[in-house]
Amino acid sequence: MPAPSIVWFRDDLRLADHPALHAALVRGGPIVLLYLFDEQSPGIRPLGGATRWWLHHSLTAHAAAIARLGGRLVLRRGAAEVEIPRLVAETGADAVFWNRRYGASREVDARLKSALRAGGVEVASFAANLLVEPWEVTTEAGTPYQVFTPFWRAARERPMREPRPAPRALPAGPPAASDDLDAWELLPTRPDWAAGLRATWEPGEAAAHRRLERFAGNGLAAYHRRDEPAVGTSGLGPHLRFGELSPAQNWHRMHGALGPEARRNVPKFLAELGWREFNWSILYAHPDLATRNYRPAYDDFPWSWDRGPEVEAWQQGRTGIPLVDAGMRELWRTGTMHNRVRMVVASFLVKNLLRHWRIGEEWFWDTLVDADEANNPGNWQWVAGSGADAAPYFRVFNPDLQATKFDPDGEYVRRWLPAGERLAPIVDLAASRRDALAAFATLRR
Ligand SMILES: Cc1cc2nc3c(=O)[nH]c(=O)nc-3n(C[C@H](O)[C@H](O)[C@H](O)COP(=O)(O)OP(=O)(O)OC[C@H]3O[C@@H](n4cnc5c(N)ncnc54)[C@H](O)[C@@H]3O)c2cc1C
Repeated sequence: MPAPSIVWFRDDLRLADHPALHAALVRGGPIVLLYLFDEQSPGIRPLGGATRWWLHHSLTAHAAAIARLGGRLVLRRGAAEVEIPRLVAETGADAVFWNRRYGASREVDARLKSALRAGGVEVASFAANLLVEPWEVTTEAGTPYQVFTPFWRAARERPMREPRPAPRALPAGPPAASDDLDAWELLPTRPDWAAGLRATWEPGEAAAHRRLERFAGNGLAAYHRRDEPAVGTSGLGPHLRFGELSPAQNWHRMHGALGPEARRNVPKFLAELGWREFNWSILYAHPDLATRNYRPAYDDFPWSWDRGPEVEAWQQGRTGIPLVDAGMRELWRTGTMHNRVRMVVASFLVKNLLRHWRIGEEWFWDTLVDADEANNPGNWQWVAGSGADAAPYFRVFNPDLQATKFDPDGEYVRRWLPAGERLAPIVDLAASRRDALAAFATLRR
């Protein structure tokens, strides 16, 4: 009987299409299934409130799914470079498998891999959480793409991994102490602000698949109206964020059985997955994307860092601009916001209020259930003009015109703002637009 192996789950809380788990099963022998709550390692950005809530429920679902197959999820807390070698020693494991990550924490993985191998432990890491590895799609000069369209054209032509089904059984691992999930205090208690999240979401792999099926059978047919916030999108964001569903599974589902209306919208949906890929490839090349302008010319932009009453009004959805307020209240209640409205509220903050994009990025990081280290800063920088293939800064969204165009019957705004609520706008849209353009004119070209 081989010595135990360890499968280290990170943002891949699923059993199907999990190459690291598959490798351990092929190897045979006992398997320690580990989730490590690591807020200490360098390069780790501690989760915000909404993602902590999601993680708690996703781990609960994952542990239950594992138990149904005869295994056990071991929960540990601490820095990976300390805790993984400790678990190896405790259990006598001689192999560790994981799926790759692509942000700054990949340095932790690289050091850990060398240290374990130096100690005679087999280590293997796998492609699992993106459609293409960032280093596989480069320009002819071998550099990362800076523009989405050629990136996606090259990426989507590559052969896509065939997703594997979930195992039918899991071997029991050797005895290993496990933390009590409640002791990690991921859920809000004082106050419990998560009622809207509970009403909106069901975290976990099984629920992710149900949502994908619902979308493929129903929502996808209307996806050409993606920009209308009242119509709705797939809602797969947080499931992808936590890896309850892999992009490869999405890709293959989109090439499976679909109605004719739905099929027409597949390229549009896949292109959105393409933006996810693009942002991760940008993060891979720029691990400091959340704290530094991708375009250094923007370092001189006169953004304000004042987090005073105007920013508070923005956070609370009390700016007096209906579409902005509806979006910010949707976010606070449900942990998500429609993509079009995300662009509008972000533009309002960085252009009409002239605040640094990092103020907004940090608020989204804390409040979005799908907040992740590539797509959140990548999209904020896209709106701010400082990002890769970004919207030009001088294109200032007018939230009222955006509402007329994308929410013509006011359905979305009515859903989130109490009828009859009238707040005075905190800023004049036309004058603040002029100020934004004047600020832009000060940038060196
Ligand atoms: C300021 C701002 C911040 C954002 N922060 C995040 C974030 O932290 N995490 C995140 O996943 N997305 C983020 N987005 C992108 C997008 O708004 C969400 O992915 C989308 O709204 C999630 O809803 P959905 O799953 O129903 O989307 P769908 O339209 O159904 O799209 C399917 C999937 O494609 C991907 N996707 C769609 N649009 C984008 C995009 N613009 N960039 C990257 N991936 C995309 C997501 O994985 C999404 O789940 C942000 C957008 C803006 C403008």
